[in-house]
Amino acid sequence: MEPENTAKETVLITGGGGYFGFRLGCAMYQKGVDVILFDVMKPLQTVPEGIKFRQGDVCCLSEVEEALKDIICVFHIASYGMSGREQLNRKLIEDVNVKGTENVIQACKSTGVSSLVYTSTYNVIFGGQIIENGDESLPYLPLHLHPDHYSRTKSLAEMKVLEANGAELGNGKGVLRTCALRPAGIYGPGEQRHLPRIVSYIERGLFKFVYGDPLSLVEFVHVDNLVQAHILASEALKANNKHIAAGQAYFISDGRPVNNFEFFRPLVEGLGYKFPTCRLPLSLVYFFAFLTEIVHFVVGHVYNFQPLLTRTEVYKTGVTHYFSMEKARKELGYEPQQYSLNEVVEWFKSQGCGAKPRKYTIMHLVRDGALLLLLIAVMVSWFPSAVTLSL
Ligand SMILES: NC(=O)c1ccc[n+]([C@@H]2O[C@H](COP(=O)([O-])OP(=O)(O)OC[C@H]3O[C@@H](n4cnc5c(N)ncnc54)[C@H](O)[C@@H]3O)[C@@H](O)[C@H]2O)c1
Repeated sequence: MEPENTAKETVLITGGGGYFGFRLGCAMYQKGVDVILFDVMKPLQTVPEGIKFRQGDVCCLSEVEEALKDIICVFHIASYGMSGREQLNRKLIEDVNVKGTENVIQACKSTGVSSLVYTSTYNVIFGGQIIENGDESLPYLPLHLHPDHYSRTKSLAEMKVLEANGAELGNGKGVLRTCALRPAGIYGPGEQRHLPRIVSYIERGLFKFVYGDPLSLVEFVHVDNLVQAHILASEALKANNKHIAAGQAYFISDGRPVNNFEFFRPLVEGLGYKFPTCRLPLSLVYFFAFLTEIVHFVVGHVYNFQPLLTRTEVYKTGVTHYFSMEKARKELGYEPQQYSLNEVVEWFKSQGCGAKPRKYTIMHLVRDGALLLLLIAVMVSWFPSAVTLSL
């Protein structure tokens, strides 16, 4: 039997400057745990007194090893390339997500950290196929089928983390216990990845259509439900919980499948905008995203613009995929709380967002005309292939 550590615990959170990592750090600190946030970037918010911030890069093994001294548990959350133009920076995505994870595992072993909780993603399983109430017995999506580097590298990283479970610790302190949590899309007040982009599209008048089957279902997870799941997972790696989570992966969501666009309706309407009534076929929007990626590939090094949508974003939002929370409930004791988008709406309002009375100017006419022309051009190129495929 391994001895239980009775000293005050210190945990380290890679990516602790990011939205979720910071929130987790604050919650752990409230529970009386010493917390170190490890990140290349300083958090946007002020770091509360008592929590330490350590600037560092997971791509640099010596920096990770130095930071992990006297740590009991690592939450490895740092990642790169999840959304927007970042998705197209292949080299950095590989470096941070794969090399960075290898470094964290290596550093856990060499410094004697006994618990590692990895924040993975639904994408390790999902690649655009319909999944209804899937569970953890589903196989990984074959790596070559991932259309984006982020999902493929998160998958590789998760495999490496789970393979490392049971590895001997260098200093004879026992073995490393690891697990992976696979969250759905994260939301909550102050979220910086998806919501500001969505709100900027709404405010710039670009949210003119929805797409896909109105009955398609996806999932989201409130940041505080995800915090709860991570804390439970770290507990479930301990000896007093028979290391039940060791070597395991868990899907984590609010447990409420919902149509992607309907989920955002309270945000659109809460900010005083009209919800679009035009619905486009999924394959048309996918084709548009494909064209956008090609244009970005060609001109991206000269003009690194933010693509309106990428292919991954199209199927993540438009194709049904939701998972059972049963394993997380049973083994971790995870019970998602119910949240609404009201606090998100209030957060955006506090940032000055929301519909303001505006005149329809010549600039709006030019923009809407350009959007219409673009849509017609995409439809003209998409239509022959759509007809051929349906024959
Ligand atoms: N946001 C979502 O919807 C979502 C969904 C599923 C999974 N996830 C996963 O959840 C985790 C947290 O997501 P988030 O939305 O808080 O992202 P985030 O971008 O806010 O946080 C990631 C943090 O990692 C840091 N980072 C990047 N490269 C680093 C490096 N080389 N060394 C150290 N730190 C580095 C960034 O500076 C950032 O602060 C990520 O692992 C992500 O893959 C997110």
